[in-house]
Amino acid sequence: MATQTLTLTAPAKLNLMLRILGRRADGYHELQTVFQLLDFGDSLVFRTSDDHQIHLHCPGVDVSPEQNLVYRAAALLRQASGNTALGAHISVEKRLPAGGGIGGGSSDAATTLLGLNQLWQCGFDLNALAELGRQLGADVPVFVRGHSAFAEGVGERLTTVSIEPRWYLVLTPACHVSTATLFSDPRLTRDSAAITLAALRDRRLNTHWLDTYAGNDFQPLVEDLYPEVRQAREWLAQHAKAFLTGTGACVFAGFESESAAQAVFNARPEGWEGFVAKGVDESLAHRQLAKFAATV
Ligand SMILES: C[C@](O)(CO)[C@H](O)COP(=O)(O)OP(=O)(O)OC[C@H]1O[C@@H](n2ccc(N)nc2=O)[C@H](O)[C@@H]1O
Ligand SMILES: Nc1ncnc2c1ncn2[C@@H]1O[C@H](COP(=O)(O)OP(=O)(O)OP(=O)(O)O)[C@@H](O)[C@H]1O
Repeated sequence: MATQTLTLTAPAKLNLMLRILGRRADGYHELQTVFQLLDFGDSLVFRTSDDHQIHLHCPGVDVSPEQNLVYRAAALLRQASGNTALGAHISVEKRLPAGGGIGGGSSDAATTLLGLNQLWQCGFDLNALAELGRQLGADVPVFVRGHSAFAEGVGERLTTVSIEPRWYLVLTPACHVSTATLFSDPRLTRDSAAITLAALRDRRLNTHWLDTYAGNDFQPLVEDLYPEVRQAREWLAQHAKAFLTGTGACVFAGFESESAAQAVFNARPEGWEGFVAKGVDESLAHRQLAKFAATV
């Protein structure tokens, strides 16, 4: 196989609303959430390798290479393909903080499945890749499918939605929240009412819909445990409606224009980190993949 190079963006996501409906017998939680993809993310470069090994360069992630979700996704895909001779060099430039609730690790994993499925010519369709992704984490399938979505079940039942485009200011407080620890905290509220499908109507979520259903059941608990998250969200709330994403630590607010989001970002207290990005219905990785596939 000739050596090929493919560069993909692993986009961030925001949970524009998140309700926890209950806990299943296996400990996992039933929830409802809206995944908004952003036009900002990590950058992954894939190259085929003849030595049958998976080589990973991913500075800035606090786990061993073998535990890195990129490596695990590559190994899982290779195993599913049945071809142990496949090899790759993967280089990751992290822009999304780990444990931030913006899906950095999950998006990297999904993008690896998409990228290597193309380079290795495995021929899996999106359903098969999403099923593999599910084994790596609840948030991986939405990135595999690559479209903004309303999610139910444990996060795997996805309904594609179209979300009124907005610009988001995301603040990334410097603390790492463990998703598993939060889900197992006895203080977590687990009895929110479900949104009915009728509320989704034509599957177009406009600002009115988002204003009606916004909110995140993790927010009170996370803010009690991590005062810096409350501080960031309360600061942002002086300028616009502000919420926690996922299990945090990131908080965000939506704006009608890039300049409005940027103006608030520029006014943030010294030393605070974050970024401004546009909400998009379609993942950048899918667009890049389609372009690449058209050239080979
Ligand atoms: C909170 C969200 O970020 C919303 O997007 C996701 O539901 C979490 O997705 P994720 O980070 O991919 O989570 P996973 O890596 O699959 O699971 C981490 C841990 O969170 C708990 N977990 C996760 C998802 C879910 N619906 N119920 C759970 O109870 C489980 O204890 C699990 O061991
Ligand atoms: N490539 C990777 N990038 C980031 N984190 C990784 C990666 N591989 C493994 N991890 C581990 O996975 C954990 C969770 O990563 P991730 O960024 O997906 O969580 P998150 O930001 O809380 O998002 P969410 O819970 O919304 O999926 C991190 O704490 C990190 O130790």
